[in-house]
Amino acid sequence: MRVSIGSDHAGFEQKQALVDYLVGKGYDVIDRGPDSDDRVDYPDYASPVAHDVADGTADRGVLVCGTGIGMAMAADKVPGVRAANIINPEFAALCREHNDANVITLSGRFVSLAENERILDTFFATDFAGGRHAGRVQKIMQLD
Ligand SMILES: O=C(CO)[C@H](O)[C@H](O)[C@H](O)COP(=O)(O)O
Repeated sequence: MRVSIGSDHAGFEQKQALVDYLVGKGYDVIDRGPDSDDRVDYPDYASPVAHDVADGTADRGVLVCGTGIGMAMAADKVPGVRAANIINPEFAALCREHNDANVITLSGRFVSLAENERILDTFFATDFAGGRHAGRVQKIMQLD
């Protein structure tokens, strides 16, 4: 699976660690930056990751900022993206099963690296359940 990942300054440290974590697990990782923890604006990094997912360059996107909230708001503006801001593994499973989320946004300031690793493990291991959820996701996409 090919994963596009990015952050802002608040998520930089965890983003670096998560790149290593994902590469170690065998994922093909595209790191869209930043390359340092200098202060930046999260939409500038949400955009390339969201477009990677929307145009098929990547299968999934991972974005890390202070809370994950701003990244989710920015990524969801890109047609084709279903971004979810996730703070525990249970929600990671549900955003895949019910919402077919293709981008996950994480908190680098309020969630530990170990928990974010568990969240990503669940996010990548969980399939969309389809069924009653399929039409609902289709209605989300019609809002694009
Ligand atoms: O977008 C956010 C909040 O919804 C992110 O958490 C940002 O990382 C945060 O706003 C950055 O804040 P800072 O005070 O500029 O470090």
